[in-house]
Amino acid sequence: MPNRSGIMRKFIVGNWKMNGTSSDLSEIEAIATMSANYKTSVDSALCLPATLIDRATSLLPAFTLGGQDCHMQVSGAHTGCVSAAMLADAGATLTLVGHSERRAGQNESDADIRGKAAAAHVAGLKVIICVGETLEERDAGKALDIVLDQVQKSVPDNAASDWLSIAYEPVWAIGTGRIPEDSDVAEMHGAIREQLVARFGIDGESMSILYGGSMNGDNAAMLMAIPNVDGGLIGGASLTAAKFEPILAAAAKSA
Ligand SMILES: O=C[C@H](O)COP(=O)(O)O
Repeated sequence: MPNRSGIMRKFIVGNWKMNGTSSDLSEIEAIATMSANYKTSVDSALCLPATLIDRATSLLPAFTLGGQDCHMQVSGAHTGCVSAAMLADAGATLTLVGHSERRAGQNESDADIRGKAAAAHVAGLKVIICVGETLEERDAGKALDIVLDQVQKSVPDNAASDWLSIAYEPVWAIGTGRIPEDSDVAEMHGAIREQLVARFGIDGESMSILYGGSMNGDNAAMLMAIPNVDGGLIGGASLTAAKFEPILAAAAKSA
C-alpha cells in the first residue's frame, strides 16, 4: 500500500493456515518482535487461525494480525463459520478471502468471495483477495483469462487501495517449491494492474498486488524485484521467525 508520499511500501503477509495452538504464541511473538525491525520500510502481518487471534492481539497489540476467511453475513445460523465482525472483535485488522484452498476445498465462488470482501470492509477490516490458476489452466494457456476473470468477479465495485490488496498465487506453486518464471509473474501482475487501473482509475495504481506460492528467503529478492510485485503472501516460510526474517529483509532492500 502507498505511504504518505505515494511510494509503495512492500507488504509481507504470513498465512499460518491450519497451524498453531497456544503453544505457538511465543513464536508469533518472536515474529512480531523481528518484524518491528523492518517497520520503517515494510508493512507486515500474520493471518492466524481464528482461535489464536484474541490471545495474540492481547499479547502483541502493536502487531498486525488477521484472519484467513470470514462469512459474508454478520451473524446467523451458519454453524462453524466466523464473521468479519467476530474477527474484528477478536482484534484482527485484516483478513484473507478467496484462498485457493478454500475455493477448491469449500467450493467458494467468485460471488462468495466478493460478498466476503464486502462484509470484511463493512466490519472495518483490510482485505486480501486471493486469485490464481491451476496447473491444468496454465498448461492450457488460460492462466491470464482465468485470473483476470477472478479479479473482475471477486473484487467489489467500491474497492479502494486503503483497504483492498490482491494476492496472485498460482495454485501449482503453493507448498510445492516451484515458482513461475519471472516473465510469467511480470505478465500476470502487469495484467492485474492494468485491469485495476481500468476499473478504479489512479487508485488502481496504489492497490498492492502480492505474489504467493513457495516464496522463501532464497527467492524473495528476485520475486520482489519484478514490476508490480508489491509484496508476498507466505505460507510455510512464515511459520518461524527464522524463515520469515530473510523475506522481510529482502522486502526492505527492494523498498
Ligand atoms: O497463503 C499462502 C500461500 O498459499 C503460499 O503458501 P506457501 O508459501 O507455503 O507455498
